[in-house]
Amino acid sequence: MARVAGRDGHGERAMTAVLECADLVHTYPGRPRPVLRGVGLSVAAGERVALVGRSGSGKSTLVRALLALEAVESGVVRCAGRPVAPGPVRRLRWFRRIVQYVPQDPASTLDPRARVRDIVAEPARRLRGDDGDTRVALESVEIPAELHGARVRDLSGGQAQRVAIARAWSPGPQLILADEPVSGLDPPLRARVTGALRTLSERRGTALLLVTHDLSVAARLCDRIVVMHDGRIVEDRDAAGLLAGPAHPETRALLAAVPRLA
Ligand SMILES: Nc1ncnc2c1ncn2[C@@H]1O[C@H](COP(=O)(O)OP(=O)(O)OP(=O)(O)O)[C@@H](O)[C@H]1O
Repeated sequence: MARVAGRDGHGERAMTAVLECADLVHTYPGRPRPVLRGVGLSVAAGERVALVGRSGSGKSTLVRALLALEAVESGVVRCAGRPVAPGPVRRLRWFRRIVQYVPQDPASTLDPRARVRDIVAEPARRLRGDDGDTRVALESVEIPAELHGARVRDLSGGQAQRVAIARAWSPGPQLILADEPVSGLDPPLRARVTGALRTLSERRGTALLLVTHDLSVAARLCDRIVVMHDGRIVEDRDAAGLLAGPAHPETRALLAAVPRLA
């Protein structure tokens, strides 16, 4: 059980975090300074949380630690109360059932020859031995039925991005962690991909942890915003409160870079 801020922003209440970390510290070999300097973060069931920060603030390193892809110097990551650390695939299967990942630029990480419906079904086949909610997932992200049998190489960038989101949702995870899911897309596609994430999250109450350097995406999609700066979390509040009255200079600087929200 972890104490995490209530979704409604009214103080703290006890609930089990789907994914949390405490006191994470990490220094890359040969680098003089740690990139994570005592990071603690918690995402409760059904919450949509944005992790924002400028380039180099440590977001991707934190994500890799949260996904048990990077062994950190010290600190702990827990999923549903159970410690998680990098290890053999079979030992992490329980964790991958709960937490799924949408990588940055999925179009380049999906096998271009694979068919859309197989790509989406693959995690569920591996983790559960069935096809998961492949059809519902593809419908929810607005991939038309005639494309379900198409090959990944025939998709546009925005379609591939939505397929990657459907793939993460299909096996029924409790949390989807998406790393810059709309970077590199033009504004109409950004809105579409953001909408797809929202639809899927609402459909099953799937929690989201969304990494972005764009506060406007965070504002549209998330109930809570966590600001990372220089390896630390400097602000962690309900989105509306943070946007209306940013407390930390780094949050103010990020807000100032988004004219429409400032
Ligand atoms: N494998 C690595 N080896 C050495 N240094 C690294 C490695 N990966 C990241 N870094 C450095 O750690 C710091 C934090 O990088 P990280 O990618 O975690 O930040 P970020 O906030 O995700 O940035 P971006 O938004 O550009 O992806 C940067 O200074 C980066 O150069």
